[in-house]
Amino acid sequence: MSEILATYLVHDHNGNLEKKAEGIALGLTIGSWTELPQLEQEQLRKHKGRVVSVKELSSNDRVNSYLGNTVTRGIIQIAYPSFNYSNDLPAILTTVFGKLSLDGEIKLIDLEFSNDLKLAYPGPKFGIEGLRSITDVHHRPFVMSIFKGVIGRDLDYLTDQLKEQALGGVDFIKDDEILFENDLTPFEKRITEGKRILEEVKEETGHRARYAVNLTGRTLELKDKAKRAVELGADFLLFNVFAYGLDTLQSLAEDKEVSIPIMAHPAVSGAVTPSEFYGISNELLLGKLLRYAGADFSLFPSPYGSVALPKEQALGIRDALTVADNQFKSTLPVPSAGIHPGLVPLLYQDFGNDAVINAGGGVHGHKLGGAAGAKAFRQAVDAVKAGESLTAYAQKHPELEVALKQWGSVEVTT
Ligand SMILES: CSCCC(=O)C(=O)COP(=O)(O)O
Ligand SMILES: [Mg+2]
Repeated sequence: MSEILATYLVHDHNGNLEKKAEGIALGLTIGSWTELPQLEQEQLRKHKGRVVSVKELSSNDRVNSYLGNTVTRGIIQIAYPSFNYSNDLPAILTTVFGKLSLDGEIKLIDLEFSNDLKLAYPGPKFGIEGLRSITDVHHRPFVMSIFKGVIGRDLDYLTDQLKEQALGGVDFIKDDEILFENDLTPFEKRITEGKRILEEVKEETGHRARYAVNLTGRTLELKDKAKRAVELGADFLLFNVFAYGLDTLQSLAEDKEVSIPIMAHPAVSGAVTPSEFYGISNELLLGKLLRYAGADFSLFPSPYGSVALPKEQALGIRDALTVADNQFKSTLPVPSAGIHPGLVPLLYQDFGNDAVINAGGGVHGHKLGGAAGAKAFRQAVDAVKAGESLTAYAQKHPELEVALKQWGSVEVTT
């Protein structure tokens, strides 16, 4: 049967998880089913949510909620038949966690789609393999840098910064998510001038970095703007998906004319994910659902930098983006925020080759400038790939040496 299986973490104040689960299964589907006459009950039966499992977490897991009361903690799984909703993320999220998200201490942990339902979702157009073939970068993690301090600056400033980053050898350069349409660095000019600079750097060095331009503006204008970006030769799009909604990403990803990779930024997702008691898990939102909706890249806080996620959540996002799937390509994990070259061995240990080492301040804050900052990252990646310690490698690589002096490095323990 076509259905979505929803998994919830519940903190229940009445101590009866079975009753709670039945209440949800009924309340989110046919509502007052038990009160209806027999005939209607039969007709509605196929629409009713099905309690699949209820597991009380052990007594050691009995915790105090933020309200200070003792609660019963448990995992509840409910299957929702596809008769009840159209097969799109707005309908599914509203079914499984619409009103429920407002109703007590309950967190949506996971959604499992039956195979026929998955077919409606595009997944990444390019995925990790596609990005490797675009870039011809194969047996190492990618390196990305982020424009910084460009708000209030003109196009010359932006293109100078772009050039520095590309000269340093990063694979990707992305707009900061807070750069919107503006007179000094308009979207279309960023694309055309950016392309010109990156081609110049390619002439000079042989290396062609790819630039992700921030696709912003009103929702109904996004598709035309994305298509215009493609016409102008944009490499990739950056998209603040959670300011718009997953379905907006999906409609961009499934449009054949939006024929370039899409990088999903996690801005605003922190309003939904961090609580133990409420919201949606990071693994589901920044992992599985971004992948289904068609993100080629997913940015999320790494376990180590300035805005950090608990390690098991960051690794859970990685797994959701990359686990083998018979329908979807893999989305490239981009653990980010506060990253400097000294963290590369840790990131490599956790994320391996199929990830992006991504930094803004860690590139532009380098004492010798942005190009040196970018080089230091590439050197740190080369060091881990060669199995050398950063300190040893830095003796022959001055940019890395300066970066390690500036920000330090973290020992990897196995
Ligand atoms: C929270 S993941 C997004 C990372 C990001 O957009 C960013 O600007 C990080 O910049 P940083 O200077 O911390 O590398
Ligand atoms: Mg940013």
